[in-house]
Amino acid sequence: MNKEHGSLSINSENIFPIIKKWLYSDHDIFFRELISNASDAVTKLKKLEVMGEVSLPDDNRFRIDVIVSPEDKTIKFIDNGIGMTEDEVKEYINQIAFSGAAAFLDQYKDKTNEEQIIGHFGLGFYSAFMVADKVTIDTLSWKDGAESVHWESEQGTEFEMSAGTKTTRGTEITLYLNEDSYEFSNEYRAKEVIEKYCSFMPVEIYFTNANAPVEEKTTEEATEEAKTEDIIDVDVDEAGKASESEEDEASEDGTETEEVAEDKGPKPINNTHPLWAKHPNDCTEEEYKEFYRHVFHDYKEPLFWIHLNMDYPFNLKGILYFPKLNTEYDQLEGTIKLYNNQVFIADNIKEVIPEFLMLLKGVIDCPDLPLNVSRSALQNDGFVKKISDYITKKVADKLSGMYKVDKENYEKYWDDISPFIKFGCLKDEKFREKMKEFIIFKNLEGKYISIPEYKEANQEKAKDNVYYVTDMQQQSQYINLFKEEGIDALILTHNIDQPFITQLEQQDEKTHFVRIDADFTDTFKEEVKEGEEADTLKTKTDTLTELFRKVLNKEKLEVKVEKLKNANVSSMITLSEESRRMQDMMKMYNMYGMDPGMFGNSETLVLNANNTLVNYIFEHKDSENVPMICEQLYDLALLSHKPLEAEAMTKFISRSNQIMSLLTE
Ligand SMILES: Nc1ncnc2c1ncn2[C@@H]1O[C@H](COP(=O)(O)OP(=O)(O)OP(=O)(O)O)[C@@H](O)[C@H]1O
Repeated sequence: MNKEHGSLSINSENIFPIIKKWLYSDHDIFFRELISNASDAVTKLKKLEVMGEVSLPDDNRFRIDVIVSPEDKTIKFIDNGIGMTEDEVKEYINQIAFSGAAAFLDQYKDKTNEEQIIGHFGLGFYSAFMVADKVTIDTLSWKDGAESVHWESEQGTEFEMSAGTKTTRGTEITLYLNEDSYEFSNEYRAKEVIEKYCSFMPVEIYFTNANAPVEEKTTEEATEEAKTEDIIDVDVDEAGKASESEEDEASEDGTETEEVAEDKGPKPINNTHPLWAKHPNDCTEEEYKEFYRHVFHDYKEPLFWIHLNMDYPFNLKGILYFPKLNTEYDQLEGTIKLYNNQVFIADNIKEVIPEFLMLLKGVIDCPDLPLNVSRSALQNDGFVKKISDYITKKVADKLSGMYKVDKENYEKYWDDISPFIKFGCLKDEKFREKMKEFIIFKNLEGKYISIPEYKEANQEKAKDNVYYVTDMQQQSQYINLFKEEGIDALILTHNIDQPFITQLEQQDEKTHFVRIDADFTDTFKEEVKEGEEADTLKTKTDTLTELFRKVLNKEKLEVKVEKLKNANVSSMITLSEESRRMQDMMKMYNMYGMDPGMFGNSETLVLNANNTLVNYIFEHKDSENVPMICEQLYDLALLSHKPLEAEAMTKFISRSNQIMSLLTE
């Protein structure tokens, strides 16, 4: 061919700043783009073979080689796929790749960050110029009689084409890295990026560092190699390093191929058959666990998993794992990795994956996903919505199925999976509808029950109230009282529980969640007869209210005197459910500057008229020690409900010592 020189309709002054802006954070994606192109070139040839268009030699074995040279600062991408003829280079590279990149950049140059397309798909071959000053292509088409072509371009604006020297079918792309991008020719950096994007690509990828010192072989290794020589075809590439390709392409699914590679010669750095692509019936428990460890580097075993496998009406495969929670930090943080035909796109794409599912760990491969559209377009895409609904449905089906047929495990996992389920109910109405009958709660005996079950068992004493505990230790006094009275309570210790119960109340107005320390219902009290008894109680209340307010120097303290059945209880604090929830909300939203009192006086000091100490105070209100007893009673009541603040604690301890000294007198 004649040497050809041309100019690409791209103005470097415009395009580079745009590319830089676009790819600034992850310009490593050129690895993915060039390896994807290589993989596509192989897939195309495989298709031609299946169609009978091309007959490949028996020893043909598809592969992609990535060769870095830290000394030359180059990276080569070599495939033995379809290759390109001169005309094809003109069409696909000079026109399509370049105009494609220009159109793409033009479309997105004014967009804000939110408008980014997922994983910057669409730049393709052109992304090489992000990191390289000069790019060359050497290619030989599969077609009979094709001649090899050499193409090169500096800066991506002008190109030169001439006859090439490549003698084997396929394409070799060489990047001469620019000064800012030398890091990518470093073996570890390059491998890291390839592993990130290409771990599961469908064609074997072999990685070589052209400058790695040649290891001295032991006699044993040399003998072993000699034995296998008859099946290894040695192909010397231009970097001067021998790369080996095993002869026998064992089977289309590559199972045997991988075994061959494992036993002899270098191994591919990717797994061409990710577990999600297999049929669930063919996967073992150990394989699921191993895949989880490998992909998420989490050495805690997952609780269980869901294998998504759908061909119609869209193609979607994936595995979602329910991780064991790290209760120590109480953090819910998952990762859903999105793939497109085994090529990694990005983590946690919220436009495709329902937000609550991001608490899980998993992989989803959806080849039909439109990727070269903006994120907001994706969000409004009906097809994407269907995908997201499908995933939600599958998760809900798995969980409800487990409840129905394997309740024992469902209960065993409940503490770990319930924050996820509750979050899902809060975020997704459809999920809530599907899950609402399968929400359970741990009760005071440590059994798991549903709200209807709780209500049925406690109807008589609790009425419409559902009592709950948020802190078993702090609320133990109240728990004891409830147990004595035979009233059950549910244990709700997670942050998600407050918004969750609020939602349940909104769904059913006959259910009121009341924390165990909110109030004493009539069940705990003796009946007070109208007349003399009621009058005495009123007098006691007035006297004691005045006394406690004065002693404690709390003008607005609410005091109630009740005839509690348990005479041992002297004083307790109750905390109105409503104002406590408001206060909790303020804390949650960091509204510290606001006055908690604005939601009403939430704390009430309850004194037990049946308790001897309380009666002693009433009868000896002017006695010398009474103020001290009042203070102590108040602190004890507080203590059984929340930790004392520093100053109060100091006073409490010194007063306790004083009281004990009095006992010795
Ligand atoms: N290694 C290769 N072997 C054969 N053809 C190639 C190779 N790399 C690129 N091409 C050709 O160049 C074209 C343009 O590549 P480019 O990566 O810019 O876009 P694309 O792959 O079509 O789309 P995108 O990368 O945006 O998904 C490809 O469609 C393909 O025909």
